[in-house]
Amino acid sequence: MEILHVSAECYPAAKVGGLADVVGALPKYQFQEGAIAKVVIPAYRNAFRESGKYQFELVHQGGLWLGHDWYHFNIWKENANALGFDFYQVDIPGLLDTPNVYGYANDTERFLAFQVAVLDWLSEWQHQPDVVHCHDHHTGLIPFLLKYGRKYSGLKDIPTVLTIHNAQYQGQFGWDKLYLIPSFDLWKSGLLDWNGAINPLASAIKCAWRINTVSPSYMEELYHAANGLEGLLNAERSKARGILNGIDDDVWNPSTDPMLPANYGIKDVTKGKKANKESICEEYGFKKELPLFVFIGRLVGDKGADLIPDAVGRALYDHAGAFNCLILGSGDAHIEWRMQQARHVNGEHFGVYIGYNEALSHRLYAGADFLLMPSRVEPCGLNQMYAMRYGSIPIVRSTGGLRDTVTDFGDEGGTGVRFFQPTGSDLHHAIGRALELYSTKTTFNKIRKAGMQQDHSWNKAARQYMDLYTSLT
Ligand SMILES: Nc1ncnc2c1ncn2[C@@H]1O[C@H](COP(=O)(O)OP(=O)(O)O[C@H]2O[C@H](CO)[C@@H](O)[C@H](O)[C@H]2O)[C@@H](O)[C@H]1O
Repeated sequence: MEILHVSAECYPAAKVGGLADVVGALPKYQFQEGAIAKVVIPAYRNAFRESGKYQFELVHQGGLWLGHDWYHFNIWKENANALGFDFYQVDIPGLLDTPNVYGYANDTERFLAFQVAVLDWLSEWQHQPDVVHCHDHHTGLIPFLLKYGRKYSGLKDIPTVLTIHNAQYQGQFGWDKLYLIPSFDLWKSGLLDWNGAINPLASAIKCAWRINTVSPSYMEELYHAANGLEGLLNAERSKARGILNGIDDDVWNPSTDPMLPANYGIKDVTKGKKANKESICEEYGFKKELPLFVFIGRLVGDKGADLIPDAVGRALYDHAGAFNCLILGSGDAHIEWRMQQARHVNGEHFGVYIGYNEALSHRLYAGADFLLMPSRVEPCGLNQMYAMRYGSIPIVRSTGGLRDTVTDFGDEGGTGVRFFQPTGSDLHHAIGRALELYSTKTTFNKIRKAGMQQDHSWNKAARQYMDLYTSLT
């Protein structure tokens, strides 16, 4: 079985969020299941490419029209199997050679060109892969183009799978840009359309042979709330399923993680976490004996980040400064500003790091006592699984993948603190419960260890994906 994953991100080559973690891990585990898994992403000009640590070999050269503009492209293959699978990058000078993954005015054109280059390259293969696996809207036009693109008619029988990592983002653009899409049978235009716009995510939901979300609960939720795609998802129910993400043990393991000041396992968790916490407290001027709460992620409404400043501020007031809180993230300018304000008001109990810092994130999973995840929407969520693996107790709003992975400590075998409404008062109440838990050391240690023992390895999910592909070939 040969699978080609097409994505905008893949750890460690390009990471903005959880999409990269999944695309950088799943293929390794599929390889262990006996499959040949290949990954192709754009060749951004970022630290990965510029580091000189990885050797690339040119495997294909081509050119493509994007409307009236002609672009030359190269496909590079990493030639030492450094990522644990065959890894390819599409280099399109003038479009994809950017330092960041997203956030450019021409993102539509950039990812359209990426998809066309991947398909042009695929047309030149001596053989065909068994499955093309697309991730999120940046690759959402591929299932349509494989079926109906005139120049790809030789590829139309390749099964396609779409994984929806987040249905909030759909990549819509106006019909005035239709001329950018390679020629296809115009009678099929409806398969690109949703609500009067070209919608790559909707198109992939219509055209992919199978679709899946990254947790079973999120799949159910999308039938009722999918940022406008509810009706479509209900219509396509028969080909949809939820497969829970795993975590990559090679990267996320406190006993081997090279980014930690002190490594530890379940046996020496108390000592190990203390050392990690102390290093963070020293850096941020926190009192070491207080419990440490952290938030790691995009500072956006979907993650409930806007609820944190008030809820934490109120809890600090109610509990007379009985804990510290550190925020790592960036995103919405207003939420960033409110976090800075909270630091100003709460002085030595509230720290903020605005930006992206992979090493700090690892240190926080290791040094924290609690991880805050008050998400309004959470398709799977990896942070809560990393937190449990590192012995930090997740405080989660019960939604999507958070509901599938974290049980409340009040229930038998519980591993976290759960609350139900995405409101400041529910979060404030949950922080209060966490502080109470922290004060009863034996229960706290029991819950911490229960979290560390959870099996969130990729093996199960990798097998479920293999079953999904097998049903198509
Ligand atoms: N400022 C920062 N510095 C360092 N590291 C940072 C960071 N901000 C975020 N991260 C890291 O990015 C990843 C975030 O992953 P998530 O799965 O929680 O969210 P995301 O919304 O990106 O992913 C989407 O796709 C994934 C994968 O399917 C789903 O789990 C999720 O629910 C869905 O929203 C984690 O590895 C986290 O440590």
